[in-house]
Order: sequence, then C-alpha cells, then structure tokens
Amino acid sequence: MSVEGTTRNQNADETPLIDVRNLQTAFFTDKETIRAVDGISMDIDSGETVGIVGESGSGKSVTARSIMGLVEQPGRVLRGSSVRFHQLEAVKDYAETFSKHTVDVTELRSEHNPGELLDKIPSEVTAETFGREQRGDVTLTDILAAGYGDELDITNKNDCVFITERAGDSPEDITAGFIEVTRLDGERQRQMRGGRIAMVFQDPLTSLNPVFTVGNQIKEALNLHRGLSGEEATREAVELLEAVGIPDAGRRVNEYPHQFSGGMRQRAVIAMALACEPELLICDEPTTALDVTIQAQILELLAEIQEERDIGIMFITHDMGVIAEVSDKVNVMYAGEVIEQADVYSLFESPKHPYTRGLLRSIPGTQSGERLETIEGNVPTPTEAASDCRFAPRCPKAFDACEVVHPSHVGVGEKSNEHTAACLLYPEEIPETRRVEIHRGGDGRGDSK
Ligand SMILES: Nc1ncnc2c1ncn2[C@@H]1O[C@H](COP(=O)(O)OP(=O)(O)OP(=O)(O)O)[C@@H](O)[C@H]1O
Ligand code: NI
Repeated sequence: MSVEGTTRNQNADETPLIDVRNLQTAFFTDKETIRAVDGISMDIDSGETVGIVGESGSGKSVTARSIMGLVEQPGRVLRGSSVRFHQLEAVKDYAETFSKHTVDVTELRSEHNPGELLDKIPSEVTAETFGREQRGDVTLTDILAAGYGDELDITNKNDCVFITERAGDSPEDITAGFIEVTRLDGERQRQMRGGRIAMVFQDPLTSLNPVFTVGNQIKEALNLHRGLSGEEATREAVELLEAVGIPDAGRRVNEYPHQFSGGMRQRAVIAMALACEPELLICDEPTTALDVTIQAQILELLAEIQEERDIGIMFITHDMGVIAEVSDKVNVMYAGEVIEQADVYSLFESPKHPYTRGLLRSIPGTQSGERLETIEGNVPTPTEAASDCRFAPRCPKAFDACEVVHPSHVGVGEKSNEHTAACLLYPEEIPETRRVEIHRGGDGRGDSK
C-alpha cells in the first residue's frame, strides 16, 4: 500500500463498520498482570454477525467490555490497541460536535513521516503492532490511532475522531475516517455507548433497574439518545416492545422487570438496546441463561432485527451450536488470543486449529460415543507476553517448538486467505523447520505500557 488509506477507503463497501486491531486489555493486580485480551484483531460489517467463541476465561467478555469502554479497574486497554468505528454519519457527527477532539490526518501527512515517527517510539513496537506486514506499510493514522501521537505531541489524550479523507473543509465533506473507540471519554463515550454501540448481557437484570417500569427505562434511553419525551416516547417504547415480540405491549410497558419472565426480560433489554438505533450490537451470551425454546426465539428475533435494521452484531458464546446458527464469521478465542478466524462454513467444514477441533468434538450430537468429549484441562490465565503456544500443554498435536515459539496467524483456507489459524502445524504443505521459522518471524505484540 503506497498512499495511506487507499486500499481501505477507496471503496466504501470494503470499509468495515468496526475494525479491531491488536486489542490488548490487561488487569494490573498487586500480584500480577493478567493479559485478558492479548492482541486480537477482527472486523465486523453492517448486517453481519461475527461470533466469538471459546471456553470460560478465554477473554470474550473482556473483549466486549473493551469495545464498550466498560473495563473496570485495575484493568486498562493498552497502548498499541486500536478499535475503529467507521460509520461515516457517526464520524461526521462527531467531527462536528467534538471538533476539539478531531484530528485531521489529511493535514498532518505533509508534516509527519511515519518512518521517522516509528524511530521515536518504543523499540518493541513493530509493523505487526499495527497489523501491518512491513515497517514501510505503517501509516501515520496507525501510529496516531494506537495512541503513540500523544507523547510525540501530535495528538492530545482525548482526541478520538480521525479524518483520513475529505473533499472539503466542513464535516459534511469528510469521505473517510473513524472514531477511535479506545480513546473515548466523557460525553464522547456516552454518545457512543448505547447510542451507536449497544450491548446485551447474559443476565437481563444487570441492564434493568428493578424499581422502574420497563417502559420508563426504555423512555430514558429514548430521551438520552434521541431526545424523545412524553407521549411520543411512550408511543415509541410500546412500538419497540412490539417489535421485539412482547405481547400486549401497551399494558406491559407499565410493568416492572420482576413481572416479566426471563425470556420476556431479555426481549425488553433488546428493545432498550434498540431504542437508540445502534449500528453495532454486542451480545454477550444473551441466551445462555434461557431454556432452549426461548433461546431459539431470541436468536430468531436478533436475526429479524438485523435484517430490518442492517446492524452489525458481535455475538459471544461458549456454545459452538449457537455459533453455527447465528454467525457469518467466527473468531475462536483461547487465553486472550484469537487462534482461528474463518467464515462459519469453513470453520465447521474444515476446522484447522487443534483447539477448534476439540471444541467441535464437544458439541452434543457430533460424536458417536455416549460421553461428550471435552478438552482436558483449563484455559490458563495469561500473565506474561506469549512466547509459546498457550494451548500447547493441552494439545494432542503439540511438538517441541510449540513451547518456545508464539504462533502467528497464517492462511489455512483452500480458496482465500480469509481463513487463518495461529498454529505451528500450518501452513501444512511446508516442512516443519521452515514452518517454525515463519512463525518465529512474526509476532503481533505491541508494547505493554
Ligand atoms: N475485573 C477483573 N480483574 C482481574 N481479572 C479479570 C477481571 N475481569 C476479567 N479478568 C480476567 O480476564 C480473563 C478473561 O475473562 P473473561 O470474562 O473475558 O472470560 P470469558 O471468555 O468471557 O469467560 P466466560 O465464558 O466465563 O464468560 C480471565 O482470566 C479473568 O480472570
Ligand atoms: Ni464472559
């Protein structure tokens, strides 16, 4: 890529709704640093559902919370991470409302050379920190969005809107850019969370306040994000409850959460999430607490909503069966890392990583024996930068190098390079010594300050 942003931005259809790059979130406890999310990358388009699957403790919820700006103390998203929200109307709106926090990269390009800037930042920062193959591919935008512009005195701490292409001077003329989600704070955070990115949690009661009626809570969201009040808000609240399939919505809008069943509560939470017309919906195990029939209904509802509103969905679950049903693309997580990434058909037809294969064998109905096969052992808690394959101790295919080389993502797909796995067994057709060298070469870690 020669000119910054050309390949990504020339064709608007190729720009994802949200682009997660090298996201790293750690908890700094007195005892240790827990690298709950350790350098993951993925993107989600409008109208698309991207699944995240993995066992308990693999970092799925922390990924969601990082995007929502809900990481609790002593946790923090680390520098080097970038989560870009590309929706153009949102970018224009933010550039207009928060002009003081907007960085016009189109202007800065004439003053700053990415290569020179790279020389001034910590040496452990490499092209892979920014998801690039070569140092020469790293753009000024990459450096600024990942947070390195602050100490170089190019950006300020709360700058969060990045303009990368524009046809004129006004916000309306912006043709490409993004809101850097990891740099949001205060009012900018408030408008994004709930307004543009909404989240549905496993337990609906975490989102519902027991002392207010369901209607009042939806109306509060309508007021906050769309400025509706009074009769208008009530009417919209009823319509939203109808839209999520709550019968007799006109009456139920005045009821309290405890008067709703588990399934109806989760529908109400979804209605609340939709109240602000988000472009991205993050669902963290939204059906895990529900029985199978209700679960199926909620999944169907989400599919309908997506069809109608063209929203992007990040869907988190530990259930491979659910993943198969809802996802277009899947990210398999293990110990803070994405270890395999593929469209849903490739993943189920031809899983590559031994961990994915193990997870698939643990779905009821996929094996002949009586007992469900599970992968022995537990997900380790990552406390150090990975210098090995974190799955190796549980892996039936592990060999010596797996304990000393951190695998990078390599293409494993038959047709495209959209299917990748981070495993020393791949690329399959290459001799082992050469394969190990390929993996030794690349490591997408940023610095940990
Ligand atoms: N507040 C916190 N303080 C310290 N460590 C935390 C905190 N929250 C999460 N972690 C750690 O981060 C890691 C990932 O947790 P996370 O909740 O993302 O897992 P998960 O994949 O969502 O699991 P589950 O399927 O059980 O929900 C765990 O090792 C956990 O111990
Ligand atoms: Ni979780």
